[in-house]
Amino acid sequence: MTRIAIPGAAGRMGRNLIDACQRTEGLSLGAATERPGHELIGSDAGVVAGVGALGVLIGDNLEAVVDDFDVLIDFTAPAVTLVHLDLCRRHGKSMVIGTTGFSEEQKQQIQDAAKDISIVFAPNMSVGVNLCLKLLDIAARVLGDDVDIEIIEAHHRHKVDAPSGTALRMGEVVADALGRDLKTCAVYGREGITGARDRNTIGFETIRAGDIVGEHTVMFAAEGERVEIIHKASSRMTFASGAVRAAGWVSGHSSGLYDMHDVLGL
Ligand SMILES: NC(=O)C1=CN([C@@H]2O[C@H](COP(=O)(O)OP(=O)(O)OC[C@H]3O[C@@H](n4cnc5c(N)ncnc54)[C@H](O)[C@@H]3O)[C@@H](O)[C@H]2O)C=CC1
Ligand SMILES: O=C(O)C1=N[C@H](C(=O)O)C[C@H](O)C1
Repeated sequence: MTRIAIPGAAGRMGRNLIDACQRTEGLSLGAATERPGHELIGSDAGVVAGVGALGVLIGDNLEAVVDDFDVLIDFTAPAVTLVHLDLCRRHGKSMVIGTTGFSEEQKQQIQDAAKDISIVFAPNMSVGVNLCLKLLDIAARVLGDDVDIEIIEAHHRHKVDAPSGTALRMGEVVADALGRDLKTCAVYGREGITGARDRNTIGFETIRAGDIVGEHTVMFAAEGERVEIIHKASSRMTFASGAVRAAGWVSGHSSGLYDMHDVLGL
């Protein structure tokens, strides 16, 4: 049995992760935490997630429950995830990291820790999005430099990072396929007298509204035709199911940095 720790247990993803974890054979919830001062500290994690009591109370100190888990699934916030990364590295625990919004320096810290522990790190754990990443590589290679490429993403009003981690990964896949560097060819939103479009750029547009779970469209637009690759998530359970699958997978792997393509065998 692989024992899972879920920080951010009362969050949008935390509740779905607890649900997915207790439904998955071979996994059990070993620990759950929330930020110090959170109103649900001391509550049963299963009750908070709506799946009935699991006998695991939400704590505020991960170090205190370090002997109760083998794999930590982290969907919180960059600074919080990095504190957990340090703890997991010191105690030899595997990690699944779904948090987005890391800086380049913060991503380097995750890469460094993967010398000592096994980590699955992906901005989107859904099978559909990871399939789309494959399709995007093919589309970019076929359509090449003859199209304008725009990436449009929409998420709920509470999301704090933009563009989404998924949109950025989609941009990286397309840029790599075309031999471009996303750092120099990305254009984030447009306003005013922008001039005509430069075909070598990759544009990003962000929508934040209501309760949208997560939608991504990549447009390859030529004169006379347009190809769009679209993914729409209608439930967070699609991310949670992927994350618990990754947790089962990573517990059997030696140190290293992996992504969902490794987990799914894509
Ligand atoms: N990779 C993927 O498939 C997906 C990634 N995400 C990412 O996951 C992250 C979280 O998203 P949501 O669940 O929507 O956010 P949320 O804000 O609902 O949940 C985060 C939770 O972390 C808790 N937290 C803060 N500090 C903490 C601490 N020190 N210890 C323990 N818990 C702490 C917060 O109180 C909150 O409950 C975001 O970065 C989001 O972009 C979200 C969905 C899918
Ligand atoms: O914050 C979210 O909700 C999501 N974040 C991820 C991202 O930034 O790509 C994945 C998903 O789209 C939901």
